[in-house]
Amino acid sequence: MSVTNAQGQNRLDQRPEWHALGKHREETAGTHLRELFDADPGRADRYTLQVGDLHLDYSKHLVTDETLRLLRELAAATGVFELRDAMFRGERINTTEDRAVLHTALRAPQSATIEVDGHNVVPGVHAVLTKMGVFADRIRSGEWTGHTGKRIRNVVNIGIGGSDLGPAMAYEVLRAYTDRDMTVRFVSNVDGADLHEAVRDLDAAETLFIVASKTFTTIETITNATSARQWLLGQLGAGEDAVAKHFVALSTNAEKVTDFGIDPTNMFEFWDWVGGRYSYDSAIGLSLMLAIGPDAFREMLAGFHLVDEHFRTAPAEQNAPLLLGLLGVWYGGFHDAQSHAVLPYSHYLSKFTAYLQQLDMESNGKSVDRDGNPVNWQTGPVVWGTPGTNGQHAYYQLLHQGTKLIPADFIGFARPVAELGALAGQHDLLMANFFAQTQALAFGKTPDEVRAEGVAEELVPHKTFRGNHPTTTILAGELTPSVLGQLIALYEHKVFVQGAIWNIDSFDQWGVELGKVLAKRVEPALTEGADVPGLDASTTNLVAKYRALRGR
Ligand SMILES: O=P(O)(O)OC[C@H]1O[C@H](O)[C@H](O)[C@@H](O)[C@@H]1O
Repeated sequence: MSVTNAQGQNRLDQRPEWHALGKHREETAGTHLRELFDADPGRADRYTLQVGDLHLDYSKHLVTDETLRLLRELAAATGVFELRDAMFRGERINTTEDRAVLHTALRAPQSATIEVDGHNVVPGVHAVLTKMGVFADRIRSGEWTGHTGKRIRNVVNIGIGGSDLGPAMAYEVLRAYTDRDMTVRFVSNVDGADLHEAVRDLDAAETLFIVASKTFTTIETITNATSARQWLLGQLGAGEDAVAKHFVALSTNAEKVTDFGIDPTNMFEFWDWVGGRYSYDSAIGLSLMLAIGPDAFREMLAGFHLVDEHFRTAPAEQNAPLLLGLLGVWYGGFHDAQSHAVLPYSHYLSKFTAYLQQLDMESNGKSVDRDGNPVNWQTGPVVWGTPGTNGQHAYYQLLHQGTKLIPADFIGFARPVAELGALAGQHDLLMANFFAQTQALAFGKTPDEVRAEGVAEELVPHKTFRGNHPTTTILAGELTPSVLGQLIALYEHKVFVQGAIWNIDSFDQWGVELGKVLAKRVEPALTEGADVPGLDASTTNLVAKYRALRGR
């Protein structure tokens, strides 16, 4: 059922389901989690979900059964399930770019049939996976050697955005699954310092560069790749023929790869129905496969697929991505929450939230709906966070006693990775903080409880914790390749759910184009002092200041 306005446009805020949630919000305003838990002893048991290895406890959210029912009704009314099924079928749901959205095909079993324009894409996916595996085995065994005959010991991935954040994150997450005899680094920033620090201590003869770029036109990546090629040839004192043994490409654009000077046989392809921020389980993950090996990479893909199938088939009441998506809609739409924190209690997940920033904010940082009309409801939140316990010593003060409502996901693991040996003994202390923080955020400490501690009356307000801060706890047995895949798919589909409800295209990213165009325009003013028409007065002044400081 599509609710449309006088102009025949699908307006979320005109839906009866939206209004019902607004009314429910008014009726339940001020309810405290303390009351909800006191009134419902079974709450902590009921408000849990198990998806693969992921145990979700969502009891510490500002919801009741009625809230969840109304949210599920909104999902059904806004066509979330129909759009989900269309995505899995390969329909072109990325409407502004007229593309399918099929990152789920990257981890589909070989037996699956998923068609784009009548063509089953699954064989191609597995052909690339096989090619990646053969290459990875050749590099890891030493069979593939560089121009001087030395084996490859260093891998440098050159990419940015979705061609960097995913592999860089996953490499950190799975360090314990890597062969520790290979150095893997990631270069993304066009600031020369990034490439400089990545290669300054490397032997070029033992170094492989992976140029990762879906379009193979991204200026930062092409600039860095060109500089890396110059560095390599300079270090080796070799000609262009040395490139072939030290450069491979990950892209959808064979023509541009060839133009750059990389042999297309050294290109690992992917397709336009894979969004950049949804691509690290495609060829873009080659650096990760070189580090952890093809088998572990496939275990990770299986973890993705497990959650794909869960999202595709689980009923609404047990559907974890749907639940997480709906909770975000509830807080953004009816609690004026502006951000969402993801706080992993795992050092290995140090880059996890940075990855989620692109996944979520580039997908749902939109203000125009699918009909091309400005929205007047909140869409994507600011996503932020860093591993615990470090965040506790940085910004948890604001979480506990600030003025903002910031829903948070806490992610933790029962078992530390085996490699830690004696250091595994610290794990219980880490997890004690993990559990304590969501408890403190939910239930706080009342003024009377503070007084009972003998606190001077004038300090009682300062030492009171109002609580009622909502959190999801995600607990898994251990951080394995499969569990990483499960976590990523969970968040991918959460983002999907929210975009579907907000009626926005989560899979384009027109908002990144203007800055690129303006940078290209202003650059001549920096380098040659060219008079760039149309520069605003502030930029004109700043450019002049820059040139003066550079002594130009
Ligand atoms: O992989 P590439 O084509 O080089 O694109 C790299 C990144 O840049 C673009 O500007 C988009 O914002 C990202 O979605 C993309 O991941």
